[in-house]
Amino acid sequence: MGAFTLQKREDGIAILTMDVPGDSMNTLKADFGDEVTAILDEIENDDAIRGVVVASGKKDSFVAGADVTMLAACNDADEAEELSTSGQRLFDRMQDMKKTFVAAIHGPALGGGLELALACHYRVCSDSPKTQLGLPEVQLGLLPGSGGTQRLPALIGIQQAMKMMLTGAPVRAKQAKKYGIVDDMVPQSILLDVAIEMANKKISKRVLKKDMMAKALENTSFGRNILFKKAREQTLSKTLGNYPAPMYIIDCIEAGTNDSRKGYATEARLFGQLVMTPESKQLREIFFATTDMKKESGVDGVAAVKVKKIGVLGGGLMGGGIAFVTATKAKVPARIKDINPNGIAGAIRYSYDILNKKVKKRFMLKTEMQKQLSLLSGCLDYSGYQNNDMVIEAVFEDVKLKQKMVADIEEHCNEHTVFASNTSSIPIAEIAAEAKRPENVVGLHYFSPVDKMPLAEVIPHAKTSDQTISTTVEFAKRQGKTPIVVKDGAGFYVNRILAPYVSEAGFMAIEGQPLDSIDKALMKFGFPVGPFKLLDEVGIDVGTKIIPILKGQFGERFNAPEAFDKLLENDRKGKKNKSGFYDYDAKNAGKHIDDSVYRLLGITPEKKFSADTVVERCVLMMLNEAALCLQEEVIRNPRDGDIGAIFGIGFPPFLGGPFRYMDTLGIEHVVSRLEHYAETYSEKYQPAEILLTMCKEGKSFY
Ligand SMILES: C[C@H](O)CC(=O)SCCNC(=O)CCNC(=O)[C@H](O)C(C)(C)COP(=O)(O)OP(=O)(O)OC[C@H]1O[C@@H](n2cnc3c(N)ncnc32)[C@H](O)[C@@H]1OP(=O)(O)O
Repeated sequence: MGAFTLQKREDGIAILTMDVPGDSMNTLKADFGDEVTAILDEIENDDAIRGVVVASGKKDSFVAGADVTMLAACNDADEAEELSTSGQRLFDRMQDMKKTFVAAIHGPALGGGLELALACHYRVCSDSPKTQLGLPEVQLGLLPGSGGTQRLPALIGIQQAMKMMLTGAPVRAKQAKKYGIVDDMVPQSILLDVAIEMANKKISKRVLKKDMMAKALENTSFGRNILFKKAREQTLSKTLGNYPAPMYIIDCIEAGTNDSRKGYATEARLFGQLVMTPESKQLREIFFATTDMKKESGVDGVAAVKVKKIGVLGGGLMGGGIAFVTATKAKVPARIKDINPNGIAGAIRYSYDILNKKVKKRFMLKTEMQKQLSLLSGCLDYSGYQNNDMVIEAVFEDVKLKQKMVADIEEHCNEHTVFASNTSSIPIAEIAAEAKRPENVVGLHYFSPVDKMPLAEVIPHAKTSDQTISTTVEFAKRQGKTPIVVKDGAGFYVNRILAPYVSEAGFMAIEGQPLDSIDKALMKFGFPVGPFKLLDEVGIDVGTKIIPILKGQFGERFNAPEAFDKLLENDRKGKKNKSGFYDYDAKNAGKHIDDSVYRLLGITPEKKFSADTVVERCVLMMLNEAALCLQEEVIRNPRDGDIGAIFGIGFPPFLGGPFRYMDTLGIEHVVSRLEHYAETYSEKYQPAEILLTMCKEGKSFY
């Protein structure tokens, strides 16, 4: 059975439906070429057909792009280039035909899916929240290879198109209409009828409406030169040369501005090259890993209880963030309890501020904002708590206080209510120590800022029930998170691998290495911020609080520089009190190191180590700790360890995570460098047993 059917109607309009058999979502595969060519021949040769509506036979999706698994089968760049060229040819043929093609889009139209729609003469989409249009190829280390780099700028202007392609972020129906990607947006119930009506129209030449500023920049070669130069500068300052795809996207757009044939040829050639890069291969692996994780329940075969209502204890930054993702992503009511009315107001304000920005940008209707905000409420006692299916606590990091919260929830809620603690440092078994129903207690560790960071750690203690685990995993997914289940213990997984890396940066600073040179080296390596900037952002007090807990459980390996105590004695908490490693008073707040920190720590800064040594010392500490976590079954497998590090810390995605990175380096190399540092510098570099065994047996993690 084929993936395409053509239904010819009496009125001269044919409906071309794509429905890939056996797949839950349509993707474009190389072996569709002959089938599509035959259908296009049929359309072209049938004089009765005047117009064609391209639609999807899947319930809630249009086309999710080229089949990413197909790319792995390419042997070289030429083969991948040919994939792109043949896709371009088919889409060109549609566009050049003298019959009107209309795409009727409901659900995701991404990558090659949007490129298919762009090759149509008109596009109409449903106003459903499920509808999203975008060219996310950059997130896979690729570029749109079926004409997207040429057609989208021609349709909506270079600047907006470039922004979409460089970020890869999709737009919703309302934005798509606003930017001119679609010609109309209608309720799903009349989508097909409107598309048929459009297919009855003659093909008209589109006139792009641009404001004065856009015209000045895009309509002259002088203006475009400035635009591309600036785009390259900004891109390079973000990627630091680690990702080739964004620069190639700019090259393609530029190549096509004067000569579209050159643009398409450049697109195919660079697409072919990108498919073969190690960066794209690693980013594609992340896609496969996260897709697999969406299907996992936390405990095989154990169904989750559907959470319909939750309580949030504590209206601080974390509580506010948790309430936000609950109301806006999971669409579940959240009742925030705080001891202070200002805490509740602050938490609700957190959501209001984010949503109001969307309304102001006209990405969201005010009524939708009101609907989401109405899911949030607050209380100073436990009123309205009795029917909560889950309560997530985000109160102060104090074990006694958290135990009291467990007791309160056992008193005021149901027998089945899950108590999830957002602690970042206290073992869950301690929080559950006095619980009457310890099987309901679990850790659910979010990362700050909750609305942006995609990871959640789900931490069962020894007595947590399987149902509590799967209910928590399921709910975290509904909140838009990618959860990993990790073993209880100091630091869980993410903070445990982060701490020795940050401490090592601290030791290098004490040895005299300038702080900004350490931050810069690790950013060039691919981390989003350096360790000192990170401490300033999360709060030096918060970031260092976990050290004694980790040291208590794992010993000297978790030593941090003693001089750091002086920072806290000096009330340096970081950005929040404008006093940390960086200078927050100066004009460029947070851009430069506050030199007084060197005096405080008794350091004379001088460059002692190369950037490579800085990176190697810090990153090896993280890699070795990740290996220890696998050895001790803190994480279930290398995949969870990679996703946890990338989504929780920002470990460079193009390296695939700590385990894939160790595979790339070679386990033997990792062991030999760890041993080198263990001999010349410190015992703490002693390689994990698992690495030594793997080295002997010539194994890799994947
Ligand atoms: C030449 C071109 O320019 C190159 C390209 O098009 S590259 C591809 C660009 N497209 C993308 O990056 C989109 C990737 N897909 C997604 O982001 C998400 O799947 C989505 C937002 C479309 C849907 O998310 P969600 O509803 O959570 O469904 P999700 O579980 O991810 O996917 C459903 C199924 O479709 C598959 N799928 C989705 N997009 C796919 C793709 N591009 N390739 C292969 N499989 C894909 C998933 O693997 C999953 O398969 P399964 O049912 O066998 O597990």
